[in-house]
Amino acid sequence: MMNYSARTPEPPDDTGQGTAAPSTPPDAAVRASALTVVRGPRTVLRALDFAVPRGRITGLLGPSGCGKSTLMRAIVGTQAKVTGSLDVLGRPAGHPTLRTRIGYVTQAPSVYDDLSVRQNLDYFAAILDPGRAAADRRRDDVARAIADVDLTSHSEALAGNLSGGQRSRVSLAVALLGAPELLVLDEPTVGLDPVLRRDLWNLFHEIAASRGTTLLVSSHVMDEAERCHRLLLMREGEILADGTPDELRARTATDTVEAAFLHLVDAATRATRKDPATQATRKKEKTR
Ligand SMILES: Nc1ncnc2c1ncn2[C@@H]1O[C@H](COP(=O)(O)OP(=O)(O)OP(=O)(O)O)[C@@H](O)[C@H]1O
Repeated sequence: MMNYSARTPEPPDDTGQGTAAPSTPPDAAVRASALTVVRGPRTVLRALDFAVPRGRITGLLGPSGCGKSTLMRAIVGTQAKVTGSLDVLGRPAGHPTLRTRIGYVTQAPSVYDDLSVRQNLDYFAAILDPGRAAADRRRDDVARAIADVDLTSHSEALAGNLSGGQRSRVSLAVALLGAPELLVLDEPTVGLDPVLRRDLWNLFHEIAASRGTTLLVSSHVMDEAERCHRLLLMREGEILADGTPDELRARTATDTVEAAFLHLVDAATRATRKDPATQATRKKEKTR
């Protein structure tokens, strides 16, 4: 059993010396059982069972269209037609008390182009923590969130005049307001250059280590998987594998998470081909 309470800022080592057996997080921020989501005519998530450990970075990885965003939407409570059980920070997903405890960044940066960076943050801070009495706290919170994403020197710049990467960081700063216990980040590094990607991943580790925040980060870039404490590998609405990068490499006797993923995809494809019931369901859904 891995010790998930030990918080270290570094990503896991790359030795491949982990145990082959999957570990189960004892203290979960998110716990799902038989989680199923239907969108339109399609079952997009199929009976998922998994847990996301507290205070760690869990990577949600899989090809485009496998259901990563849908799963994140279910966790933050914005997805319809969710069945099964889904607990988030000890409450059912979507519970009103979770609103201020979760930070969520979608793939489209949610910033107002005609406001400056600081004004964007001020606006969202006022919604999160309203009232005159909270003005000092809001000012400190806004300054901290802007500094966290390294945009202090651009505080007064209009969001509409920022680069794509800078706008993404404004969105992340909004999600950091109020120091949420759970940060759900949907492909936060898409379109960023390698230096910014590295800096953002360092920031994620710093947030997890210094504040005990749980991060769930989606990506379809496999090299980012190596930076996570734990991984949920997805394919076609199912969890293909769940474990630390070391565990996944050891389980598949491979050297990289990418090779482990391909190994698991091939094994799952072979298993699907042999199962006529699964084949029939998939065929039916594709023709709808
Ligand atoms: N509004 C919708 N109605 C019906 N089906 C949808 C809807 N939105 C997404 N889907 C389908 O749900 C499946 C999962 O989509 P989702 O956006 O969760 O995937 P993803 O893994 O996040 O993809 P990407 O990496 O490209 O963002 C896809 O097959 C998609 O076509």
